[in-house]
Amino acid sequence: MTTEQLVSEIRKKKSFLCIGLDVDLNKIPEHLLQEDDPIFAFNKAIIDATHHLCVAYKPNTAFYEAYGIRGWQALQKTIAYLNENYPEIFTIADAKRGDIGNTSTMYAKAFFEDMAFDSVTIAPYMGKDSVEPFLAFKDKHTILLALTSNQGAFDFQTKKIDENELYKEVLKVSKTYKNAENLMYVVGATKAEYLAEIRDIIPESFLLVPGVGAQGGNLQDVCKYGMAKNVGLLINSSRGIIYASKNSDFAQAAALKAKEMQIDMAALL
Ligand SMILES: O=C(O)c1cc(=O)[nH]c(=O)n1[C@@H]1O[C@H](COP(=O)(O)O)[C@@H](O)[C@H]1O
Repeated sequence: MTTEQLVSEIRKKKSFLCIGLDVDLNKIPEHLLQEDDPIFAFNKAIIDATHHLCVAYKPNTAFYEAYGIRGWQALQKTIAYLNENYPEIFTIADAKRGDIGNTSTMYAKAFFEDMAFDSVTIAPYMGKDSVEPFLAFKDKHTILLALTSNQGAFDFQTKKIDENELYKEVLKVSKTYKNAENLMYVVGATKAEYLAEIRDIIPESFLLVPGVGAQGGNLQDVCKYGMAKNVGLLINSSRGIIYASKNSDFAQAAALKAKEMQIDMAALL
């Protein structure tokens, strides 16, 4: 999917919501555990109930890898279901990969070719030759971790090297990579006060912003400092939406939570 298609979908739905499909078998309604594939059954119900309220879904691969081959199959079925039924939805494989060049190429093939995700999250630590293999894929997006939502972000990301904090170096240096137009960045909603300076460096790039809801980030603050002319924001909520209820009404409860966020977003556009 192109960035222009994503922006047009945001304008049409008046939503820049990304729903995180972080499925934990201990948290889903018990009746689904009788299904052949409980993870896919859960995802399908959530997607069918919420697709008109969001523009993106982000399965975090950890939640699938934890269940071995069954988990990986559920992930494949989920992305195939999205691509077949809701091609207008932007899909994010939250895998946080990145390795030497030839290995990165194989990761890119796994997520962009085999599973046909629109984007994948990547750790920038190994630098240019670990990121550029992902950028080589046309109309696919590489979402680089810049300033993450967790407390550990202060261990390295905000430390100065020469003049700049490390996360600013990530933004500045990655802009010089080949096919840099395919870059997006992760900035945690818990770090909204950093967004104005981030926008000085990358005025138009899309930001994936996790950390609202369960982690305490605030939608209004993120938009105040982070919204760009092309909106430029995908705000993710995982637990706050998908675990709104553990009963048979779980999908409707998720849709209600998503609707609340969509209404707040429409007011900010
Ligand atoms: O890359 C991410 O998506 C990510 C980056 C970050 O800085 N913080 C962060 O929480 N995430 C992911 O975003 C999701 C947040 O989930 P909730 O806190 O349940 O909304 C999880 O899948 C995290 O792994």
